[in-house]
Amino acid sequence: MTKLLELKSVYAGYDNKIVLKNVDLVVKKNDFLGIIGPNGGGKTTLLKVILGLIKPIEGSIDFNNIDDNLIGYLPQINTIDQKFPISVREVVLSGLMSHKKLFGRYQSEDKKKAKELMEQMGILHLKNKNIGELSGGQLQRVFLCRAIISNPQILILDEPDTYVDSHFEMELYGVLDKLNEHMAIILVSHDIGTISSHVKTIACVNGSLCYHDSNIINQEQLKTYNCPIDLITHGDVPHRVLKKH
Ligand SMILES: Nc1ncnc2c1ncn2[C@@H]1O[C@H](COP(=O)(O)OP(=O)(O)OP(=O)(O)O)[C@@H](O)[C@H]1O
Repeated sequence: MTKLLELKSVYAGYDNKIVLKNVDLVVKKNDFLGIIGPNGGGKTTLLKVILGLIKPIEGSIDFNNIDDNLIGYLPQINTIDQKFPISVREVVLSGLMSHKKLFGRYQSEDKKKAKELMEQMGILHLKNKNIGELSGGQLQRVFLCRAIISNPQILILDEPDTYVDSHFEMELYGVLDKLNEHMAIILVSHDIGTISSHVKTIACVNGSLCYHDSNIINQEQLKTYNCPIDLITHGDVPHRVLKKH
C-alpha cells in the first residue's frame, strides 16, 4: 500500500530535552493508527514532528506521497483560545486557509462544503455563534469540521473524545470510519477501549515507539514495552490487562 509518510530514526524534543528517541514509523494510505502511552510519553510531540511544528534533532521525516503536506489536524481542545472573536462558520472555513493564496476568497463551493459538514456534525444552527459561547463537545465538532474541510490525505486527532458525550462518540467514530475509506487517520487517545474498538493498528509512545500491526495487544507484546498501561482488549483476549509494559 502507498506510503504517505515515514519517520526514520527520529530524535526530537525541546531545548536540551530529548523526548522522542529513535522513532521509526510508516503511515500508509487507509491506515487507522491509534497512539497510546503514558502522560508525558511524547504523543503530542510526535504529532508536532509529523505536522512539521518541531524539526527532528536527528533522523528524517519523508512525506513520500503527500501533496503540499496535506494534513488535517484536530488539536486538544483545551489548547484553543476560545476568547478569540471568531464565528463557528469562520473557524470551519479557516481549514481551507493554507490552500488559498494570500487573501484568497472563499468560493461558493467552499461555503457549500462547510455547510454540509456543519450539518453532518449537527452544528449548523451554531454557525454564527462565537466559539467562546460553545460547550467543549460543540467546539470539538467545529474543529473536526475544520480539520477535514480540505479533504486531507492524513487526518490527525489529538484526544478527540475528551469532551464528547457517548451519543456523539458513536457518531464521531462512524464519521471517522467513513473518512478512513479515503484518508489515513492517526488518533491519540487515553481511552484504550475506544482505541482498540476503532483503530486498525496501535503505536505506544513512551520516549521510544513500539508499533503493533493489529488493534489488539496481548501480554507477550506488552512485555516489549516499558510503560504501565491499563489495557482493555476486545475479542477472545482476556479482558483488562494491567501490566508493566
Ligand atoms: N513546549 C515544550 N517545551 C518544553 N518541554 C515540553 C514542551 N511540550 C512538552 N514538553 C515536555 O515533553 C514531554 C512530552 O510531552 P508531550 O506533550 O509530547 O506528552 P504526551 O504523551 O502528549 O502527554 P499527555 O498524555 O499528558 O498529553 C513532557 O515531559 C513535557 O513536559
